[in-house]
Amino acid sequence: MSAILNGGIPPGLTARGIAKSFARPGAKPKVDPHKVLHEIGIEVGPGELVAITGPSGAGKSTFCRILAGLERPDAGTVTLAGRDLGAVPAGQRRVALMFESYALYPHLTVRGNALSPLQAPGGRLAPAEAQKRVDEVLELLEIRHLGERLPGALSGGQKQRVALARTLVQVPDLFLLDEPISHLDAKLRHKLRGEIRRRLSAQSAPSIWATPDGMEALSVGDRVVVLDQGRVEQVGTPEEIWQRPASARVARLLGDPPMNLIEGTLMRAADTLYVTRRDMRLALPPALAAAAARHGTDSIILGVRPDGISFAPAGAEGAVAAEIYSNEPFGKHAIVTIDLGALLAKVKTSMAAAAALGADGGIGRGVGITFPAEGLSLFDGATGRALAGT
Ligand SMILES: Nc1ncnc2c1ncn2[C@@H]1O[C@H](COP(=O)(O)OP(=O)(O)OP(=O)(O)O)[C@@H](O)[C@H]1O
Repeated sequence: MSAILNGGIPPGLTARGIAKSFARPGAKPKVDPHKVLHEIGIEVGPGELVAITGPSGAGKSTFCRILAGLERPDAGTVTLAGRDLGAVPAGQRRVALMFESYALYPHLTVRGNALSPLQAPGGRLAPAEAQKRVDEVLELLEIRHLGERLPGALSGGQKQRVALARTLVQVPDLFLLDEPISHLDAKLRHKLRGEIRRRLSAQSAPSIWATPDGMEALSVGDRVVVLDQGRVEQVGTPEEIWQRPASARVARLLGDPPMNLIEGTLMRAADTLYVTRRDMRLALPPALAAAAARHGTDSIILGVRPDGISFAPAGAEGAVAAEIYSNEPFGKHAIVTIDLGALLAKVKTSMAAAAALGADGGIGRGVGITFPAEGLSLFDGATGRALAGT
């Protein structure tokens, strides 16, 4: 049976060509407006969780507000569960939106806030069923013991969990979570990422989770949309985005620490293609060399993940010379920052390897580094786009 319902409108969420500009401060509304969304399109299937990530100001919240009906797009269409939402006001969209600002009712207790959407017109449930659902969600978010408190007597992280509870109790056509766990401590964030994901995935509504934290997006999303400066940079599964970032911008957002991006020039000597930068000369593995040769540009950005770089003795054959800039132990691994000559790069290594760099972390000492034969990325130096075939 076709999944298309209602005269061609697909189930789930479909947004097409969403554009939005804002007037610049102090300027007349129609004079050189600031375009914050450039014809964005996404599809989220029933029961699918799509994470939207991008740096601050990328347009994530504006996009969420448009989907929720709180902001009007300049262009584009949104359809949800077989309905065109163009003329549907926010209150009738059946969207469970978790505001970044929480927007709690100050005169209602934690329990009252969590219950409120179930008591609103259209959200009614039998009182016992509503209470049961609220209890379950308050328990999940570890705030059941705060049920009788007013929002004014809560910490920022507790308020965020109340806002989350108010969203998760609903049975909407779309869940929209804008930075839902950003103000929680690391342990709770870790626990709730999995728990909320489980809960959302068990429902038939599509879900969107917006976060500036690229790793959070990879861990919660069935698919991930990377937004930058109001444009979709990449859409893919977490694995695709991690393994083949479409651009240096995407690579910069992912990883802890993110991929090192080393600007260099391609140079051919005999049968080997090298990436060169100052004194650095790195022979490219054959598959990358072939892709780089096909691309036909000399200006290149070499991407290497921090855990792909290894240390070698200074001056060792084939090693690139670097100087140790800092050495931070984190208990189970260490992050060593190296100076490649007006460029700092991060190396994620074992505590033992970091300790072997010398007393005081070896800071200021010259070392050699080697790059992995696999797992390197190449981006065009001018556009930042990944080279085809890399
Ligand atoms: N009402 C508004 N008037 C003018 N400019 C706005 C308005 N709302 C958002 N902007 C601008 O639009 C751009 C995108 O903002 P938005 O809040 O959507 O980004 P974001 O990706 O959600 O960022 P963050 O992760 O910091 O929340 C920013 O440059 C912001 O200053």
